[in-house]
Amino acid sequence: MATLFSFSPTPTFAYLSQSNHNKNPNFFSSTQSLSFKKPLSIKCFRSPENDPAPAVQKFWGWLSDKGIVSAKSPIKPSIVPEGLGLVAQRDIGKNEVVLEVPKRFWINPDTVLASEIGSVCSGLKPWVSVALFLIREKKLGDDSSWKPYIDILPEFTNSTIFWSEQELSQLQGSQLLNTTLGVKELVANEFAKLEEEVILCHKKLFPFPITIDDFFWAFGMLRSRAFTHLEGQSLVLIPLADLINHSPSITAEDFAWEVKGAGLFSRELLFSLRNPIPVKAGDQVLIQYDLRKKNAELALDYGFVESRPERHTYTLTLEIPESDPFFGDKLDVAETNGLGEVVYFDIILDQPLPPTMLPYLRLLAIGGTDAFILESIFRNSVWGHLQLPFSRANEELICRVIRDTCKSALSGYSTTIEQDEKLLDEGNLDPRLEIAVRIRLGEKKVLQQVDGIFREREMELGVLEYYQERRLKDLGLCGAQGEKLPWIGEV
Ligand SMILES: C[S@@+](CC[C@H](N)C(=O)[O-])C[C@H]1O[C@@H](n2cnc3c(N)ncnc32)[C@H](O)[C@@H]1O
Repeated sequence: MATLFSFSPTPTFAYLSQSNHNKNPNFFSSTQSLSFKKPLSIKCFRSPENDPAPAVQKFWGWLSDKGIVSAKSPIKPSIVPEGLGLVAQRDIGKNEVVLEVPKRFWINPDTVLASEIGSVCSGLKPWVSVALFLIREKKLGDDSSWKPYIDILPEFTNSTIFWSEQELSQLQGSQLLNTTLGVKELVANEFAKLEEEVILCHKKLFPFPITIDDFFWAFGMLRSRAFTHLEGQSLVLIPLADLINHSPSITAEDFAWEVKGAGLFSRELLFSLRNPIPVKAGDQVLIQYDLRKKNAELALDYGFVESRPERHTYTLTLEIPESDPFFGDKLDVAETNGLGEVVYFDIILDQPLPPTMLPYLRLLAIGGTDAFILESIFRNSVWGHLQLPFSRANEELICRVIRDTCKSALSGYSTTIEQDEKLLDEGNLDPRLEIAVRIRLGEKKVLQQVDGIFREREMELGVLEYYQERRLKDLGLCGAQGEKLPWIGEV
């Protein structure tokens, strides 16, 4: 039965596969809630010897010279617990525009194509070309026209892609560990290709060494700061706008930003950012990055997590094995009902199972005397029948396999739920350890919840109503309590 289905991580590589259909930027979306007890310290992002204050001053001067900001601007970049952020210069009302950045100051694949390295970047994936551009501008130092912006970028974030092996070991057994390792491998492969096909053959354009660490830095910057799918742009860095930090307690659904025309007589586009809640002078303007992201995605993209239950998920991957004697019929039923050979079910803490999970599980578990339901005459009705328990053997099988899988997944973590809760209660954890503890605790709670659901089901197997009884009732061949009427033989 081990091949009936499997749990496995499902990384969503927003830039890597371009499979992110979210029309929102990779990070900022609308809104949401929960208290993140200990904000990260600025030491986490920029090396202590590099005081960011002068760099921030220069960045501000650069933006002023370009006319993007002025003394009247409602916000100013400042040092805040999350690194750098945007601080209100005066009281700012809800929905007031706090900044506008014209398209000519955005960094996107078009910026790269129009640059000195454009001719060698045309065949690259959009994120790879922007990553290479960022690295080159950083290496150019004083010769880069983007220097004031590059200088305010952090050296790293707390994203799991920047964690040491020892830090990653705190995620042992978790789906996030697999996802992180998968992403790192993809980035490393992408770098090897880029090095061979572009960097090493154009020494004049890249006269300095470019290492895999540089590439991870650029990837981490894009992952945590780039807006994706913004008005047809695959990914865009918007200097100044990318200093906005996330607040878990902002939960309004409307977007905090828009792209609009610069005015009646201008064809230029502007990125415009609004303040989602009233803010007092001196406080930080914050937005909600994305209400739909799971904690694992927040940890991988930005290096923070939330404790709200909706952020805690576990992805159950179910698959119709090719070795199943009814593979073709099962696949047909699944596809007719909008599913496929492999289905990823995101199970959310404290929420019911996804509605199609039980019918899909029952479909996977069909075999033996139940297989008649896969015959073509039932094709239009089979999915309806699978919405309810089909046979005791079928329901028993799915309970057993799911419970075994939960137990096996739970045994892969190095700590228990109680140990993790104690660590969090004691507080004062290193930010990365706190992320690891919250992630593994959330995953384990979801697994425990799933195990509990199927444990209860297992106890009800004797009283559940199955297909044959429903059928007899429909035909009026059994009593209201499901008992067979004495004159009815086998149906
Ligand atoms: C778009 S950047 C915001 C600017 C950033 N703080 C900086 O110093 O450049 C996103 C990064 O800011 C930090 N950040 C934003 N909101 C945060 C929060 N609520 N808690 C912890 N870190 C946060 C994370 O490092 C994240 O990867």
